[in-house]
Amino acid sequence: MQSNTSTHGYSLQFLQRVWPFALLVGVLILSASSSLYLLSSVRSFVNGESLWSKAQKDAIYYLSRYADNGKQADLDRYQQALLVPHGDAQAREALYGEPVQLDVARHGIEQGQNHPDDVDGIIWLLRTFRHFAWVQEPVHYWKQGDQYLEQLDALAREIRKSYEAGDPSAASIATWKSEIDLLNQGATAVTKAFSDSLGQSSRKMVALLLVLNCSLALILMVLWTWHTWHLVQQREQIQAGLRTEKERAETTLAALGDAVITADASGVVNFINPVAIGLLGLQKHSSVGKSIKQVLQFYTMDSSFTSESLLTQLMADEVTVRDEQTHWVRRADHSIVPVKVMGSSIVRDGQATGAVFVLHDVSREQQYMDQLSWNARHDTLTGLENRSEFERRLQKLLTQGLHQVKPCAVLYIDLDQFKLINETCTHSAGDEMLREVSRMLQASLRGSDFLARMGGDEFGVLLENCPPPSVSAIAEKLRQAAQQLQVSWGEKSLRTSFSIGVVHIPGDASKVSDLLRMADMACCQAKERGRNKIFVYTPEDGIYSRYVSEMEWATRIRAALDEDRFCLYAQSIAPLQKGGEAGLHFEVLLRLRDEQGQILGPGAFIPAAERYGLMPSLDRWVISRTLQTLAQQSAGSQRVGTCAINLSGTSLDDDSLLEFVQSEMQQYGIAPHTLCFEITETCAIENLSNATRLIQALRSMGCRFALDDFGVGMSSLTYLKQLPVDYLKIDGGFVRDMLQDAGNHAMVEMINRIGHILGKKTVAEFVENREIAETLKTIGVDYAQGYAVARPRPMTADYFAPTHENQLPQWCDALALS
Ligand SMILES: Nc1nc2c(ncn2[C@@H]2O[C@H](COP(=O)(O)OP(=O)(O)OP(=O)(O)O)[C@@H](O)[C@H]2O)c(=O)[nH]1
Repeated sequence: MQSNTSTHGYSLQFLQRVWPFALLVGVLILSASSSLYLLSSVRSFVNGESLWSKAQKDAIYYLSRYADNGKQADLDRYQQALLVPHGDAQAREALYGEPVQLDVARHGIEQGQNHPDDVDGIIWLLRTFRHFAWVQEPVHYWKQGDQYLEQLDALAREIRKSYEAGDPSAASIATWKSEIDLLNQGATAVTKAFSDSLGQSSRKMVALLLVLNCSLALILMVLWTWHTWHLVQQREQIQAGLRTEKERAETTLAALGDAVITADASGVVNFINPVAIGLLGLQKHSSVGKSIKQVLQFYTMDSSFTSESLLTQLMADEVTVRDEQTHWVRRADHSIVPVKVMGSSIVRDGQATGAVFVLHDVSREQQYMDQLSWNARHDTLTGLENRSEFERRLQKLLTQGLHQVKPCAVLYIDLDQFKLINETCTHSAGDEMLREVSRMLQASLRGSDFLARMGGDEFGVLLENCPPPSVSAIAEKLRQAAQQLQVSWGEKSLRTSFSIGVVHIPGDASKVSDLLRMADMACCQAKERGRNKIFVYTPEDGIYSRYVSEMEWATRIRAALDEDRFCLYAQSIAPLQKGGEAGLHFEVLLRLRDEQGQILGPGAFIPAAERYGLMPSLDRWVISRTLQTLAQQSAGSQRVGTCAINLSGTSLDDDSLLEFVQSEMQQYGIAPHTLCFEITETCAIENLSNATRLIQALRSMGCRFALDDFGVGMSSLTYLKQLPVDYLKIDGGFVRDMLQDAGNHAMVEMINRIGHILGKKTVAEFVENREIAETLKTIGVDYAQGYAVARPRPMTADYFAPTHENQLPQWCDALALS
């Protein structure tokens, strides 16, 4: 069907191109044959005229002889001669008379001794051009000539009559002869004129036909030239269009990111784009003309998959072959490249005449996939395997039961105080430390040990076939190596230490999560025991049950928050020095009313809340409830001088805490200067930059800040200058037995002095008797908090009432005034 349509199209195009030439040739043939016919007719007419003229002469001659001798034979010859002009005259009358009598005319012309083949031409000429001067003029002389013949014939009749009547006189004969002479002269002149005119007409005709034919030829030549020029133009345009198309196609193919090779049906390469040249590592243009087998070689296990088989497949029946599989092609330098292959046959007139091969280089994708798969298994910072890979490896060990036949262990390593490096020397320094630690760990372990970064500053080591003494030796080696590790960071030298949790994998262990939890708990124990320690997990330690208990506690804390079973207590603080701030000073303390209504102190639930990330919620609850309680106090209540609220370390990382405190203060209309937030000294140092930022922000609002449990970490003195706090709360551990322990006494004195030097007020905790308070007063401590001053009491409206039992002991006032 398609081929019919295209044949029809081609015929149409052929006709469109050829018809002007056919027309041209037709016109030329018509013109030539018309001219020839006209000339032939003219020639016949001229011939007829000469016959006519000869017959006329003959008639005159024989009449002249007859006039001389009166012989019948001459009269007959005269009459015979006269038949020609008579026939001609008859034909003329039949043609120019009305109606036209063609048969009579034909007969007359034939009688004029014209060849029968010329008859039609003469008739056509006389009739067709009867109005033309070149015909009218000869005809005019012809008619004149006929008039002479009529006169001659009349003379002939007279001569005949005379001879029939007897011999005429010589005078009559002489008269006749002179009459014949006269007629001869007249007829000769007319005949000459007829002949001349006809000759002129025929010459004119020849000239005219020449001009006509030349003009026609010229016109046709011009037309032909124009048409040919037009065709050439069209051809040029088509060729230019084809060239443009070809260039466009080649540019497109060249610009394609994929390699393209085309081959003809016999497998000879006839096009190859630059990407293909680059991909296959070929010489430019060297591949065109080579066989596809030479140019495109697949490197595959499946020997049936070749460029030739692909070509055969495309030539046979399939128009397109798209293979989603990745194949490998061999480059000229024998290296291989992964590609996706697409083949397409080139079809012309329903026949496959070649094929296009498109190769999509998937090395990038392959690399990307490899990278993704690597990333899924590794930690990008250190290049070590990640937690999930560690778990997979441990699971494999448990599944294979290796731990049942050979001693195996897990080490859980956590860097000590790593946050400090981040905060004091930037995150990049932290990163560098992690990389160095990774290198050091790798270098210190045996080749068979498996090391992974578990996340943050935690690393895991899986020791296979490692008896407990070797495990301890390795752990100790690592601990010591960490201590010796020094990482240069600009001017600084960064140092660290490891807390290492060890779990000897028991033979009955089956769960990865249990083992990792045990290792983590062991590591926490190492931290709790002062860091830079190794703690080996044993079931007898009870840390696992503690862990389970903390998990239960986390659930109970969430339930208590939901059921509003937390409550606030307040413990009053007494000024010890003269001129101390007026008003009620107290610290807010959190308590939990358990399911049985029993009030529990923070020691029961805070560790679990810290481990399970519940502290920020508890802090917010405390802030909100405290501010609400303060707002509810009546005008008669005691004036609040300082309300101290504890903040946990995790809240320091809570970016939205500041906003929360602001909105709560606004909601309850609490003056900022009444609030003093307490953070423990260790929390503040561990989160130095966050702590500093939060302290500055809250102080700028008017709130105050206290460092709680101050003095526990002596390194904190270094950072004290950076922390813009208002109060130092001397750790109760120094205060409680300062009367018995001179060292603690000295510590209290020193902290108080340093605090005062730095412009901070001091508060002593754990003041359990009057004597301690008096000693503190002597030392210069500003405030005292403890059972001797006041026990914590529920922070209800009663607490604020100006009642007797709410007053501080009288000795406190006396002491302050002394
Ligand atoms: N530079 C850097 N820091 C990280 C990266 N991942 C986690 N951290 C930080 O590592 C710190 C881990 O802190 P913790 O282990 O909780 O605390 P620590 O300061 O090491 O204190 P202890 O573990 O109690 O001795 C956090 O401050 C994280 O923000 C990391 O890839 N690069």
